[in-house]
Amino acid sequence: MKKRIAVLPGDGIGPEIVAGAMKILQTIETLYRHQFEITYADIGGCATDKTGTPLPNETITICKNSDAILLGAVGGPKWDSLPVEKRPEQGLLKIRKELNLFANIRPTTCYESLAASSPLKEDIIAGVDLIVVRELTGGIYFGKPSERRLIDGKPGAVDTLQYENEEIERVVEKAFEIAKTRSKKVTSVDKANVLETSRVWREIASQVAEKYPDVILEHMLVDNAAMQLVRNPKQFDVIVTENMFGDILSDEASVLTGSLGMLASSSLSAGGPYLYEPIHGSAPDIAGENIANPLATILSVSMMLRLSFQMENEATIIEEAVNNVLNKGFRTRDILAPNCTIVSTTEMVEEVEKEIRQLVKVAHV
Ligand SMILES: NC(=O)c1ccc[n+]([C@@H]2O[C@H](COP(=O)([O-])OP(=O)(O)OC[C@H]3O[C@@H](n4cnc5c(N)ncnc54)[C@H](O)[C@@H]3O)[C@@H](O)[C@H]2O)c1
Ligand SMILES: CC(C)[C@H](C(=O)O)[C@@H](O)C(=O)O
Ligand SMILES: [Mg+2]
Repeated sequence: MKKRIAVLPGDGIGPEIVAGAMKILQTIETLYRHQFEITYADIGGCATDKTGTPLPNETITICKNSDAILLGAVGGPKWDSLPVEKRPEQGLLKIRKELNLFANIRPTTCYESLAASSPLKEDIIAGVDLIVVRELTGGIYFGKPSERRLIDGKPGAVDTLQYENEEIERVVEKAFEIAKTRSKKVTSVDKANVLETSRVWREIASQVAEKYPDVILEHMLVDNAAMQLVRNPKQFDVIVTENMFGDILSDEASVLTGSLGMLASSSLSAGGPYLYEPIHGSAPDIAGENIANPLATILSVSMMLRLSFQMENEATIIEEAVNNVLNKGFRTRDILAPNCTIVSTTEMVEEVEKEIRQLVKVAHV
């Protein structure tokens, strides 16, 4: 059966890395005789330029009518001083909300061959395998009021951090479900020593834990968690946390993998469609140079095949191909190491593609 995929390249390096990931998807389509029906749509600054809004209605409709969505990245200095509703980031927040994508899964695996590429010591990060489950449709990103205003007659601003109990419960449950299939440990990260929302978060996490007696729950304050992530990351299995803490901690966690350019993600709702995207941004500093690392986006495609289409073999082949290419020493600039072969974005994609063809050939012999 045809799988309908909405593809939203976005801004900056978005189109470059998405083009690479689409090449990999097409290779899988041909080798495994699948049928993917691809519809491209605009999001972010490019959408604002064309239509005056970062998330046109047409894009929402295309996404809602698809089985899965692949997104590149949005944003850039060109749009930074626009009124808030025209900012590229608003397009991303709105599509997450429209599709009710409340759980953002950000796996952080240290590839053995990249352990030396991280600024962190090899023995600290080798073997790291953790998942950040980030709440994605609530918290301070969405609370109202969020505005500039006079405070005691003086100019200032306000943002609102709020959570309904159910919003906390469903994402914590998702984290426990994931932990059940892994090392059976959930670390719930909050700021319960200061914030009321965090105290409620902690209570709900403890209640959810009662339903999962074989999974250990620990609570950790976010400042400590940020420190523990670089001091001893192997203590973590599944980290579950609110929207903004998850945003910050997952960028930090990406350094454990060697580079921000390695981290894929899936954003899940109760019934789909799910959205897949690298966790990094549009990297305006390197956009258009064909040097961005496409692996996070390629690995997001792998997550899509596994989670949305139950194509486990195809997903694993992509992951193995990425691993082999790294083992052979092919590197974009963000994951450089001594004696490696520096490749461009398109060359990295070609290497992964070659490796996939080789792996499939061997599997069929
Ligand atoms: N999901 C998204 O679309 C998303 C995520 C984060 C930031 N942004 C937006 O992106 C813009 C730039 O933000 P930023 O610079 O803070 O974050 P960024 O993630 O775009 O870049 C941070 C640093 O990492 C590097 N980098 C990121 N992805 C890379 C890749 N694939 N390969 C090699 N290097 C890579 C960049 O060159 C930069 O030095 C902003 O407008 C921001 O709002 C979008
Ligand atoms: C661009 C921005 C709105 C976004 C976020 O904060 O969620 C990004 O940093 C991410 O991690 O996807
Ligand atoms: Mg982020």
